[in-house]
Amino acid sequence: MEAYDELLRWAQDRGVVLHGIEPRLIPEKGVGMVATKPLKANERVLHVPTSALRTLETVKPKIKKNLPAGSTVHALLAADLALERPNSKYAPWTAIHPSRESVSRSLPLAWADPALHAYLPRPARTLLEKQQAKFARDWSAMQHLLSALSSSSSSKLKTDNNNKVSATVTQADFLYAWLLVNTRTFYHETRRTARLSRDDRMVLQPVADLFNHTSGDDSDGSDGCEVAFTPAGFSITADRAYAPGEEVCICYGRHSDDFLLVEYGFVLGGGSGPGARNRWDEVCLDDALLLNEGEDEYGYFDRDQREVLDQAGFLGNYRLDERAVCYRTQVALRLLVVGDVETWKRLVEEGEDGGEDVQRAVDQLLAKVLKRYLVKVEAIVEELGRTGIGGPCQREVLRARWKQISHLIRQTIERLSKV
Ligand SMILES: C[S@@+](CC[C@H](N)C(=O)[O-])C[C@H]1O[C@@H](n2cnc3c(N)ncnc32)[C@H](O)[C@@H]1O
Repeated sequence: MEAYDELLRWAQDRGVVLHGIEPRLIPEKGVGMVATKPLKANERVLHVPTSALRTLETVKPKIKKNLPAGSTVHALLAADLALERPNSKYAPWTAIHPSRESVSRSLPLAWADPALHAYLPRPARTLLEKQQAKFARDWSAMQHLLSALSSSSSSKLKTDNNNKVSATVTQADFLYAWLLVNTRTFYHETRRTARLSRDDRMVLQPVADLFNHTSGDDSDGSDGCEVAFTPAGFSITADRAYAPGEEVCICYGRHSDDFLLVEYGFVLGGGSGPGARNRWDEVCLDDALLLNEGEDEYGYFDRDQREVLDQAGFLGNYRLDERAVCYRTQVALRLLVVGDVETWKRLVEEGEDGGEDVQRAVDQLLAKVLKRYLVKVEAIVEELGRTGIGGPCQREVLRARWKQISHLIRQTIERLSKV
């Protein structure tokens, strides 16, 4: 634990106050925060003063000046990290970061074999494509910065043993820094960041970035510890009582496991025990309802029905969670049940469900759709057990994800059989 002791001393020097918690290794999560004494609900467990934050303002002027105008905060922070000297003032903090190997093993953007991306569920693939585009743009900004630095002889951003300037950052170096920023930043709204896009209002918080994620608890409705920001800094407050030895988590947001997998490199339902279930998880049904199937070219809807759905704003983005199937799915399935487009439009406009018989037929059709999709989902689980693509951890996390999907679908089929 030497590195953690060193980090705590370093944090204390910067005014970071930990109360009743400390970092510890947690199986399958890297480091996390654990209660060292009984904690009461609403007790403040961490305070990080504004002076200890790494924001757009703390990025080295040389980096700010040479990154192209309009570069994202994400790019600025990642460039700052990638160009950091090993003996920088942040060294005790960077020393506890997950290794490059563990980052590239867990985060799909860095997976060595992109062939495995084809096994991501559709929402995860869509998110990954957005991430790839963001990274490509930020990497191109970084290359601009590197060429500006190498042509400026006075650059002292990074010096080697002979004190020679070296601003060499490979794409892999930058990807590592970029993913550290992606997985460790907090939402930070200030007068300055309020002008930026929401997902670029980022701040790095040494020590606070050691909290792992929980989706909270249904029994008391808690959402993990509360994270609050004032001009004085960030404070994290216990959402409930904790016993010594218990992990203390925050909630990164009400995210599905597809989102957690792409943005953070894990799925919640993968393990067992408290906090393993993701109460915000959901399954996308677009592949179940809309995918071309060969014999029925347009999935369940023919070309005209797709057009009707599209015009009414109900084509795609169909979801289910452990409580219900979404309204969009219900509306779309009603078109198949009712048949007549005008009757369906009237129901949609008036927010009517068409009565008990229609609802029963919708439920029966949904059960049929889900049973058919379940066969596909289970084939993917099975294939992931057989294939040699990618590494075992990556296949395992994908398998865990598809098993969750299978579980949620089964649960829904069972619920529908009881109505
Ligand atoms: C903000 S950091 C939290 C500290 C991190 N565990 C560490 O070792 O530095 C976010 C990363 O922690 C891991 N993580 C957070 N919550 C997790 C959870 N509930 N299960 C598994 N891994 C988790 C993921 O690797 C994620 O990208």
